[in-house]
Amino acid sequence: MSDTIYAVSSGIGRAGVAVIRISGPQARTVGEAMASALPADRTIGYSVLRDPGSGDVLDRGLVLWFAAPRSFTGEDCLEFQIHGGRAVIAAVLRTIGTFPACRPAEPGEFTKRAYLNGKMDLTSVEGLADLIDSDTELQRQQAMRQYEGGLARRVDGWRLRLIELMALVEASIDFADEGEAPAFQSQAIVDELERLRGEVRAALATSRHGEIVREGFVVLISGPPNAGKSSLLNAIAQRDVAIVSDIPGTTRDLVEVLIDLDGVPVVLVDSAGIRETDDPVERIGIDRVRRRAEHADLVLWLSEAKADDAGAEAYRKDGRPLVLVRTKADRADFKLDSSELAISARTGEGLPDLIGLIRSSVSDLDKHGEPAIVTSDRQRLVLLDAEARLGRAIAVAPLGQPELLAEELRRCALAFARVSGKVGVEDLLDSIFARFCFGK
Ligand SMILES: Nc1nc2c(ncn2[C@@H]2O[C@H](COP(=O)(O)OP(=O)(O)OP(=O)(O)O)[C@@H](O)[C@H]2O)c(=O)[nH]1
Repeated sequence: MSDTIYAVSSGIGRAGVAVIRISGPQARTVGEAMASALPADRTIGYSVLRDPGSGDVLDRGLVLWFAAPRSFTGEDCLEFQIHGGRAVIAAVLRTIGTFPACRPAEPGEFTKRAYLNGKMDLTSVEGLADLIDSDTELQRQQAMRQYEGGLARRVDGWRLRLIELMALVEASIDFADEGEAPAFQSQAIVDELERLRGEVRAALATSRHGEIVREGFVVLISGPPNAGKSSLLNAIAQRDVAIVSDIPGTTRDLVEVLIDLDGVPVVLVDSAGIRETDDPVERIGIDRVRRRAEHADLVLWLSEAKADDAGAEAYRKDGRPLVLVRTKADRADFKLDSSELAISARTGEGLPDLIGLIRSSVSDLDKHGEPAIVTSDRQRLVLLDAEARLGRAIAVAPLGQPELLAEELRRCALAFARVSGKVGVEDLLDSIFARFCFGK
């Protein structure tokens, strides 16, 4: 970390104000050379910014100075808030780049330095990445809780309780040398370990909900060709709900739209019509639908008539939540069984009912009432490991072998430490920080 890094932190493109961040050992030199004076630590100054080589005035703006270690990265940090014109930004960046050992930051590099300098633990890094990526209100709330240490605090509490148990057990090893009876009661240790395991399991139970808030509740729109699938997608996207974005990277045959239903992101997937076919291209599309269906939280099977519902059976066999929807309810010859849900993409009939049904499917998944505290796959896997290790410690505790038990407890504590990234996460760091944009 001997390089000084710099980047535009306020996003790409023309804007009123641009924020340029500089972090590392050269930050002070850059500030003193380019601004007329460096403001006092943790204060703001207003200054002309110059190219120290030519003396040219580049812009006028605010200079913020944070001396190490009281900064976001824990290093000396300088911020210029300048006019957000492209040429202004380019000139200031070019000038910073002429200082020795100064180079543009990689995506996520400021945050990585904050983590490596002990300013943030890994769960708040993940929360911060989610916060920057958040599109809906629930995503923002969940990310903010994680950023502020929602899981980290809980895991630290568990780790401290384990360390108390370890102290008891280790003390008994020392006393045993002196010929005294063990100082701990294995039943009390088992009880406490069981309580811990129960709390870990309760936290893990929230992970599915956490994932849905992060990734979206996936609704696959399926059915025979011409059933009106694309028309439904368009109708929902225009009505009653806010469209967040078109998800990029989708293929012609799977069109995905992210909508915001009361703060919950819902991914609507419009798919190729399902039918038996010899056409190899159409087959590829249908295979894609089937694969996407494996991740669907709800399948809407659209058809004009009961006779076209055979294809829905495959989803039912798979145990996917499935709803049959009759389409084109506006047609003169339309007939409906009383139990069926009917819609018309053309007139909007039945759409509020359908949206209500999606809403209640989403809230069915949120049965705990507790907001998710496990929000990434990494956190889930590490906690599953901790839970398994607690199970081993519970099995070992009654054997009356304090050395063995102490070793199991130590492993449990290590598993908890991995959640916050205190140990053993080096292999994961690149993938975690690569998620960030430039300048963060
Ligand atoms: N009358 C009526 N016609 C509709 C309605 N919805 C769709 N259609 C018509 O049905 C035809 C097929 O609609 P699409 O939405 O393209 O159907 P699809 O299921 O996406 O079709 P594929 O992509 O071929 O699988 C079009 O001609 C639509 O105009 C409706 O609510 N009422």
